Amino acid sequence: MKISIAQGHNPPHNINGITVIIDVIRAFTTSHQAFVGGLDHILPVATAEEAFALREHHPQALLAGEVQALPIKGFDYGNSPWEIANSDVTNRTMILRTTNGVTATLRARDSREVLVAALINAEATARYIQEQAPPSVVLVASHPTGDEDVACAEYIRALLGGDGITLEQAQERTRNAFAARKFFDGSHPRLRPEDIHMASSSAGDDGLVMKVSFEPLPRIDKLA
Ligand SMILES: O=C(O)[C@H](CS(=O)(=O)O)OP(=O)(O)O
Ligand SMILES: [Mg+2]
Repeated sequence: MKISIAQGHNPPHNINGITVIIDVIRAFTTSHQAFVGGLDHILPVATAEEAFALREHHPQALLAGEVQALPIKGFDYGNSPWEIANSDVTNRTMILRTTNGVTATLRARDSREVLVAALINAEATARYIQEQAPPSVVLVASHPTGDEDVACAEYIRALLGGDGITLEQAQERTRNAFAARKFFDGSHPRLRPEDIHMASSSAGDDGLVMKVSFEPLPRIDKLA
């Protein structure tokens, strides 16, 4: 199994392999928390305008996400795992807009299979990849310059038997990441330290694998 790490919003072609889009702060930590809370599925979109337009067709859908990390006016939630953990999303659909993880996911079509991951479900994701035994795995750290997603990629690579780091090292790099700072400086009431606590946590064996499909619309489902 060839394992490579890429970074940014434009995943490389991986037509015969599994591509994992990683977003620790916070998109796929938020997504995982939603599935833990009973969410049915996620519809990722590129812009807030697309989210509002899609809700016309899915009037019961919840809108979640951010622009420049801040909640979007008219959305139900920010891109906040803490807000989701403190809400009832049972059996709902979530339309999600975020800067890095969602953007990269929407551009990852040239792969046999696309997964989304964060530290919270790194072990479950690695276990699934080992079971599928693809010829190649591309781990995409979606933040173009941040360290948190690269650390998660290096941890998953280690879990797959390659070079990498420990969970504790990945957790430390997440807490110390540049993107984490704004959650501790009181810059905005809805940028809470709890989000980073959740982003640097691991569900271990209880993690959920999150898989992307693209037809008829991009959507993220948890694997049973
Ligand atoms: O909402 C977030 O935390 C981030 C924006 S930033 O990297 O913190 O500025 O968006 P995401 O797409 O979840 O990386
Ligand atoms: Mg991020």
